[in-house]
Amino acid sequence: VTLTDISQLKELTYDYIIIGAGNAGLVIADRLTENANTSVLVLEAGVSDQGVIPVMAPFLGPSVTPNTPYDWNYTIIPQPGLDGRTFPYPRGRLLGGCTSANYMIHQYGSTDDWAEMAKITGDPGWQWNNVKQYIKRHEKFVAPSDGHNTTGQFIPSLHSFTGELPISLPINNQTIDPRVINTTQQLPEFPFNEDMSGVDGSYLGVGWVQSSMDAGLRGSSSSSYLATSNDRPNLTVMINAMVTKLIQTNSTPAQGLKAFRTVQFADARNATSTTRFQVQANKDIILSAGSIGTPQILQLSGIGDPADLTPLKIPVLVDSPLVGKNMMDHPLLPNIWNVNGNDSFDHILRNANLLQAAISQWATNKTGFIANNVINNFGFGRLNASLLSGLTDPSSGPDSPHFEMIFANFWLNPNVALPPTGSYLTTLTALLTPTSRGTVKIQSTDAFIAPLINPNMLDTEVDIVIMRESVRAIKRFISAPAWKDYVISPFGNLSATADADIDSYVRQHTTTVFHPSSTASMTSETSTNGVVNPDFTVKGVDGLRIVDLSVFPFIPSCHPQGPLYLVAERAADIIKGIVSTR
Ligand SMILES: Cc1cc2nc3c(=O)[nH]c(=O)nc-3n(C[C@H](O)[C@H](O)[C@H](O)COP(=O)(O)OP(=O)(O)OC[C@H]3O[C@@H](n4cnc5c(N)ncnc54)[C@H](O)[C@@H]3O)c2cc1C
Repeated sequence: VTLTDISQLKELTYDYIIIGAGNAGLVIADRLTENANTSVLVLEAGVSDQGVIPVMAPFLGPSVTPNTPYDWNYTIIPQPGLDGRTFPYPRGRLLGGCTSANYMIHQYGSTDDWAEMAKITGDPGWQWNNVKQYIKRHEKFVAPSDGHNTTGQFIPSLHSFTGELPISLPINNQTIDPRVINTTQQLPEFPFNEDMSGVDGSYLGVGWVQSSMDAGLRGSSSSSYLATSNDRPNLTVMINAMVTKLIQTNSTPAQGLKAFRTVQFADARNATSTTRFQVQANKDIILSAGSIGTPQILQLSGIGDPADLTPLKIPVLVDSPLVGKNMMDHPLLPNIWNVNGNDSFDHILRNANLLQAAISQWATNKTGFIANNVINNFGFGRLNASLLSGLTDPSSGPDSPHFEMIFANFWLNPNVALPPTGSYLTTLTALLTPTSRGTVKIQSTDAFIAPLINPNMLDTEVDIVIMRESVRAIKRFISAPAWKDYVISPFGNLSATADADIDSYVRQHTTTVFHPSSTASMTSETSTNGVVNPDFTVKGVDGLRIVDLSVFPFIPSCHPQGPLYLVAERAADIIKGIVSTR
């Protein structure tokens, strides 16, 4: 059941309290309440996702954020590596969390990345050969709603058709699709890859996007996992509940650890009220507030780096210096081209009547381009070793990409509005192996005041080298015969060719793919160089686990919702005690 107000809450004690009804939180809630004897409360600061058209309609996903009631509306601090620029930093603030606000691209990461995770955590259970079993209960592959023949667009034998989250291929309606696919036949550097999910170990090459959607509707952790579990009497989800801190209980100190089993929260709709409420967990609190919310709540609770807490006069209850450190994100560069004709979506997107007609068509029968994701094709590549000479290869192995290429049939620049005239092709490139590290740090004891967020993008030489070479790679891609009669010219200083000029173009225009991670990173049980243990318990603490993207020791070199869904599935087994981490 989903409650909207504290007055509806009947019990104040639950076996588990999950903080954040997002990507990971709702997987854990669903799996734990499969046992009718286990009671779970989920506290979510945001609002409901029900009936919100931009959330439901796949193509409207980019309008769910920024600067909306469904977004935390964060802004990052000025970035030295990006010419001192700052920009919005979207995070979903509604049921489903970021899965209700994201661009729905679904992959599982490379075998090398999972091997690296197993190595860092000392838990062989993170090897891909083991993790991939969770696809069966996670994924429900569905035919695209236009009913087109999908032969050659994915490998059915790799996928599951019986899990929770609907995954689908694009509807064949973007005019650039054949040009992208033809390029893979014309340029050997960019081979076609028949299945871009990574289930078979690698997604290097170019191919069709798999998205979390079904029949013209977004698939989120709310529309899938929560929809399955919401009627269970042992699950209570409360929205509008802003967790303000965890309180040390010390009631069941195991091995001398401090226990945190009390959650304090406030009415999220009233930031100025000083009224606070408390609930208790019999077993564990599970923090799933995401890579920004999780370190913020830990720091507010006195779990963090003394250097961050002491200036705010927060008593240091657990000295955990890595809380809010080690932040990683994928920098994203929208490379834009002027193109011929009216086949791009731009003329529809700048005409309110045409756009409204398309939305009405979607509302009536879930067809048209609004029923599809914004992206149909993408690709992944590595730099030649010679381009990395003198630098350490930051990838986790030869099957892992350094950069991504995303093809959009319109002006897709999250921070710059569509110009009043012109047709555009956007070839976004993203750095997938960032070595720069940032921070999340509270600046107030008031939970309603956003923390200082510093992804510290492009702080290292290898990061800028890979971004530079991704620009060169995308230019080679667009030089294929497939684009000759379509692309007119690079937009703005995408025309740069010298290293220094490309670098300055990169620093001027790079933004985020919205993938902050690793701010409460998992390391082996004996390591102090992290925040959580392989069983998701917080080091030095009893009664508290973290399950969200913040625990990844490093950012996966792909779109992260898929890896996180699998991590959350395995975390649920670990919490239930079905699976051991040794
Ligand atoms: C615009 C956008 C586009 C993206 N596109 C893609 C994509 O195409 N493919 C992909 O794989 N990934 C994409 N991502 C990233 C991906 O969705 C996220 O990395 C992932 O879903 C994060 O999951 P999480 O469980 O860590 O956090 P979230 O899903 O963010 O869940 C955290 C939840 O905790 C709640 N919360 C936070 N603080 C508190 C508090 N104090 N009290 C109570 N509740 C709280 C939040 O409101 C939220 O519901 C995108 C993200 C964004 C924002």
